[in-house]
Amino acid sequence: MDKKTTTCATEDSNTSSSLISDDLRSFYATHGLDIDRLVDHKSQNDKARATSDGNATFASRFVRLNPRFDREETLRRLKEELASSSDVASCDPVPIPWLDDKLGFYVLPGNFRLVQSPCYQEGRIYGMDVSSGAAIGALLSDRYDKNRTVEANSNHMTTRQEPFRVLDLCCAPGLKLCAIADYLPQATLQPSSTIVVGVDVSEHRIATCKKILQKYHLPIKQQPDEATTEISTQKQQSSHMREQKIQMRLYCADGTTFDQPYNHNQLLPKLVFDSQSALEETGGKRKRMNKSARARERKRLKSLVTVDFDCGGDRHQPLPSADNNNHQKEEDPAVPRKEDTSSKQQHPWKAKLFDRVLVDAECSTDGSLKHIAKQINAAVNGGAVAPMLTNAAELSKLVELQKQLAATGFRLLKPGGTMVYSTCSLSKDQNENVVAWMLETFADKAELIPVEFSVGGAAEGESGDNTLMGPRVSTGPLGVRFEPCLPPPNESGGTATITTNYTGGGFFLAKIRKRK
Ligand SMILES: C[S@@+](CC[C@H](N)C(=O)[O-])C[C@H]1O[C@@H](n2cnc3c(N)ncnc32)[C@H](O)[C@@H]1O
Repeated sequence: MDKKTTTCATEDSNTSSSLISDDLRSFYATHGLDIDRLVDHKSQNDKARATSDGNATFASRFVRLNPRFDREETLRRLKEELASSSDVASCDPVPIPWLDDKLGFYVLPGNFRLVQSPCYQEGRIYGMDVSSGAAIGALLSDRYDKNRTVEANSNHMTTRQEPFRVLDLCCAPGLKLCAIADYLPQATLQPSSTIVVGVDVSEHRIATCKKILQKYHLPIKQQPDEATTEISTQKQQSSHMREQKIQMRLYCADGTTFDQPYNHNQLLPKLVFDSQSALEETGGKRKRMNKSARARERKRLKSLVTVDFDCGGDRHQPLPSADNNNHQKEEDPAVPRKEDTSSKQQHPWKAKLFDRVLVDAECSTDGSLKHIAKQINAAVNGGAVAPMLTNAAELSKLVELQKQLAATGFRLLKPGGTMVYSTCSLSKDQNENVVAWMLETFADKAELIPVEFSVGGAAEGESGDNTLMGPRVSTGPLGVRFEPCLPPPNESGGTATITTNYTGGGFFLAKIRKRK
């Protein structure tokens, strides 16, 4: 690939724009994103933020409401925050019309300062791109299925005895995991009890994930000052909705091997959080644990691993590596494996299967405006912009990881279950090609479920149907693309307002079902 770079003439963005190679520039151009404008946009906004200049345009700021707080109250407080800000115009948060209202997504002016917002600090709102909401909608509801013929199988769900199991295989820092837990009680599925399992290979990211669950009071823990939450109101209104219990567990583990059978030589994945255990330990209150409480928690977690792994019904099988199951140890390759002829090897521990699996895979993040901006910042300090995209060896390693994650996710699905594969990359290699590989590799079992998102049910391709408060969506034969989009140049004057066009990052998602 030609690594020639050209220099952009814009004074503010000169340094950063000149770091962008031509191949990267044309990559973005094919997705309708003018990378030089993005660089401009970013430097303009950095300047505007620093000087509180209201003349900048900003990509939309999407937020998702925490359903454990009263929705009206959160909206009222948000409106107050907008009214008292000097940077943004006084306005109402606007709901996203093409996404299930129960997902709780709203758009705010792009320069709304999220981290400084009291609503955000209190855990009333999450900062989350609307395309991520689409991934959760596709995962847990059939309302976006293009060929949907029947209502969700809620009857079946409400009568089934076993819990509904959802896996998020690359879960950290946990925004989609929280959205899964928040949406499930309100989604069309309505199972009576639910287990949500999050897995991530990164120890520090899974630690962040645990903190995020705590910040947002998950799982379902009503705030003492909120007598009526959205969920409880809905429960009262809808008599057929049964009490929902959600258990959440987090594992620090490699998602590419999470499905493998574990015998006594291997260690089961490390369970780092169990909601039930956390509630018992803290009595439902958020509090810092002392050393002995942490030791008790570790012990409890160790015994709990069996809830997600079983040994073919043989409850007496010892856990793999009985001495210390909670520490991942590398096997020393120099030490020969002991031959095991005992029953342990005949009944290895296996991960239980799931009804829904989300594989929000590690990717080159080239579709995320925030990540591009971060990269440009890093590039100014001597880094490289999108090295994963422009380095063939790194890209193919990454694609291999994505395939392994997608394949593991698929193997962990129950027959009849569905998975969503998603990335925030625009590259075909990491999206459509991975999906095509999945369909080929699991040809006898995998089928693609076409999904679509549109406003007011307008047909795909009709002008206006997919631009109003909606992303530029393109539904291809192998998935849905949310193309990145910036606000029109020099649109605003004075304080920033909500732009009626979606402005945000790129995203890809595909829904795959495992045939029965
Ligand atoms: C795109 S991020 C996930 C974002 C997350 N779903 C959310 O909404 O907050 C990808 C994640 O994959 C994790 N990851 C990378 N390789 C992995 C592997 N082999 N197994 C499990 N997780 C992995 C990374 O640590 C990273 O947290």
